[in-house]
Amino acid sequence: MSNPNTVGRPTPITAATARQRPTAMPVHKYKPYEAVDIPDRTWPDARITKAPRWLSTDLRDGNQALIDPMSPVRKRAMFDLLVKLGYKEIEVGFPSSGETDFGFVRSIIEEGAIPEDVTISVLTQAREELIERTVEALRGAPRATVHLYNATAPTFRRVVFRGTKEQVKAIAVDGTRLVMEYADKILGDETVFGYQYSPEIFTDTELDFALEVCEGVMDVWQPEAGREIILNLPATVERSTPSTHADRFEWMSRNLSRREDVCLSVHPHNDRGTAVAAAELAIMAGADRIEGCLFGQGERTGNVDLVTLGMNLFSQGVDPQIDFSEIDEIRRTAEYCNQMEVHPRHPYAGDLVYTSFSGSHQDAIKKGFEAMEADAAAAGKSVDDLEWAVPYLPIDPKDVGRSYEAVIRVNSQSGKGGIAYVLKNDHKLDLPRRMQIEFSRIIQAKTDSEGGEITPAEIWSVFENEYLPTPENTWGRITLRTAHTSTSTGGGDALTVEAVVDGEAVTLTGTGNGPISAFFDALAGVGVDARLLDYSEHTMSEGASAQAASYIECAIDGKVLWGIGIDPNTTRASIKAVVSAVNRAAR
Ligand SMILES: CC(=O)SCCNC(=O)CCNC(=O)[C@H](O)C(C)(C)COP(=O)(O)OP(=O)(O)OC[C@H]1O[C@@H](n2cnc3c(N)ncnc32)[C@H](O)[C@@H]1OP(=O)(O)O
Ligand SMILES: CC(C)C(=O)C(=O)O
Repeated sequence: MSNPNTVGRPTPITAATARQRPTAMPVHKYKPYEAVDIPDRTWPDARITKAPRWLSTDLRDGNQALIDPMSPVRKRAMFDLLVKLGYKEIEVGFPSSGETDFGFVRSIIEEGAIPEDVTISVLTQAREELIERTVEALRGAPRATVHLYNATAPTFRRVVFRGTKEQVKAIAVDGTRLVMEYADKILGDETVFGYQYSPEIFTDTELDFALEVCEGVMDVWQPEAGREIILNLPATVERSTPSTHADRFEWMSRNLSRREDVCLSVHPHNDRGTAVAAAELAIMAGADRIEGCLFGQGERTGNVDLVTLGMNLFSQGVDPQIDFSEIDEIRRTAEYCNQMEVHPRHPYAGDLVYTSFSGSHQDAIKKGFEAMEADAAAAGKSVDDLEWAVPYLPIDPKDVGRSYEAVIRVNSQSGKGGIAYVLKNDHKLDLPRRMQIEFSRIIQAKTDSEGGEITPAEIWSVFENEYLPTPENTWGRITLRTAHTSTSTGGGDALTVEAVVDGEAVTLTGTGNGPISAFFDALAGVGVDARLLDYSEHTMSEGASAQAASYIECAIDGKVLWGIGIDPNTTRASIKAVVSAVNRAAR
């Protein structure tokens, strides 16, 4: 990921460099993917109504993609995380690769770290010495699966194995037989033993040949009730649209024999950036199980992202069977294990994914929160019991352990709604609409001149400085002293206020049809020509010591502007609001 401190300026395109550019990309080097002849496909109408089986391959496929593969300590942290989240099938390594993976598998078995309901799995090539070593690593495991693979696609048959279809099929079939023999010899009855086969590069393999190899493998394993086989069809390199991938799955699912004893598994990589869609559509097309990694860790552009897939289900009201309620803890652990940062725009887990900077989004979010609160109050329910309906937020950030603080952040793209949200959320001030507009212009001037983000603390400091005189922050013509008296008579209100006006202590007196108009009358006595345009107030908290906030829009000496007053006494809050406006007018 780019480090913002080192993101440089692009190389300028000059007339000379522009001339050196090719006029076209070398498209002749590539060919389109093949469509599948399955006009009666059913997957487009399918709905995903329950979680698939999940297998995490963070410790195998994810690990083999790291610059610095996980140490035993990092592997263990990942394993414990996966168990804690609820993954029941975990590929824990490639034991024949070397001591680190072999030793790790031994350690979790010998230390009893594998819960009863978790099955570990290990990958091997179809080579006898590797198979023996792989099965040896599993000695004493309560439940384990050996996962055998060989590439079946034409280029691999020609280039890697330099063999015919029959020979490549034989690698899979003979390998399966060897796995069974070594499992019998080494594991005996001590382990509930399972088997998985992957025709690697399924995406480029002719469908009828992939089927033929899988059938050959099944003829050896002999799946039946209580003895399933996992057939995992990997998009080792993602090659087509997710729809074609789904067609291929529907074709395999329809044509495989012994289908009820086959667990059909999908293993997408993300070369075209559509791995999540490929996995979801494969499930719609009949797959039962998904293999992937947390946050899409994996070779090249990654394995399919298990967090996004699980959260996609959650956001549709389907229980993913995985606990994502502390998403930042999951992210931190994965970052530690992989020594790789999760992108700030990662769906559901990125730093910025619940944050809006732009004005219209912030406005809608603020209104959405308010509407949910109003709906909950009207229904006599808690907000948490309502269907989530806040615009621009696909899920409630609270459900993954995020606070609402980061939901709205303010910069030059923001409008009044976002700023008002911050004041309401952090300071319980519910500014009237025209005052929001007035204050947002003040903030906009600051963000335009200084650039960057303005934090909630800075927004508050600007607000205080603009509207709320404090002992440290006195400005304007009028400073209120503590005393005021207000008496109501049949004919209206009489008001007396102790204040300092233009540096002199004075007693202001006035009458009117309410305390605010009485105060305007008193101000006229010291030469302030003020007229009330709008007024609103609200309490800021509950209880006897509750503060009230008053907002007053006035025309003062030809200027229209707002003031605010905060005080436990509502009359005094209004007087303060008028003083705030008068002082702003005099600035
Ligand atoms: C798509 C995937 O992610 S598949 C998983 C890939 N992961 C890994 O490879 C990680 C762990 N692997 C390793 O540490 C090493 O590859 C080892 C230790 C297992 C084997 O190492 P080596 O013996 O040096 O073999 P190497 O890795 O170079 O494999 C190449 C040989 O295996 C053969 N081979 C490759 N895949 C397979 C397979 N699935 N089944 C049988 N043979 C295979 C190749 O044809 C080649 O044979 P050749 O030497 O006769 O031409
Ligand atoms: C071994 C298989 C499942 C694999 O990792 C892949 O093809 O990507």
